[in-house]
Amino acid sequence: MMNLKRCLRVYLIMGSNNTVRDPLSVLEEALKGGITLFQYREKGANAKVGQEKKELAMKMKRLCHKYSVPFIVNDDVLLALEIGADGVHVGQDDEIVASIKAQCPKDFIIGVSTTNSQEANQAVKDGADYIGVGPIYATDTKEDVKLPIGLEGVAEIRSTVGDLPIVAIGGIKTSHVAGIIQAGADGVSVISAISQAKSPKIAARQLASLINPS
Ligand SMILES: Cc1ncsc1CCOP(=O)(O)O
Ligand SMILES: C=C1C=NC(C(F)(F)F)=NC1=N
Ligand SMILES: [Mg+2]
Repeated sequence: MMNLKRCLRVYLIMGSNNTVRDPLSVLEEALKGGITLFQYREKGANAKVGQEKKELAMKMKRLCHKYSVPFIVNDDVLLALEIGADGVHVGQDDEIVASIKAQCPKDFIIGVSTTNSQEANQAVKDGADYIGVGPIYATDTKEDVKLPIGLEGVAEIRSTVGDLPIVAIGGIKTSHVAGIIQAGADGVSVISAISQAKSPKIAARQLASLINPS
């Protein structure tokens, strides 16, 4: 089993509607820049569905594996299983961890979105491999986003979940990284900071340079 805390350092999340460019070229640039984990999150306006979504997912997975980066699918457990993804990320109102575990290989990575200590505690009990914590700052990338929890929210959840791998998410830019790691996260997850950067490669490299491989 790879070291999940190291993988969570620079975690890009992207779907086809998070960039006006070809998502595969953005992803390849980000991989060259040093992202350590990738999540395919096809959601919101103009999101792909069915065969088109599956084909893009397979191409993204192949690209991630070319750079030895694990490939995670958001929400869609069936798609993740179908294409042999390395894991899945689910929210509070998606499929529960127990039922995912029953369907997936034993080293399958299962991530859960959390916003507070109660949800984080439940994720630990359910056997999540990591939790996303946020939104840390305001963001307009996700429609139904909750109120920002700030660095205090990260610190509080870290004190609740002990050693569980934690990645912070929500409105994160390069200048935020040091404070977020200091507050107790193992890494940062971003959508727009990389997918909408002039150079996704440079954006990824900058984020990676700020988080030392523990
Ligand atoms: C998926 C998600 N979950 C909480 S905030 C968010 C969006 C993060 O996007 P960005 O990094 O552009 O703020
Ligand atoms: C809503 C989300 C919250 N957190 C994460 C991650 F960063 F992967 F933990 N991914 C999501 N899709
Ligand atoms: Mg979800």
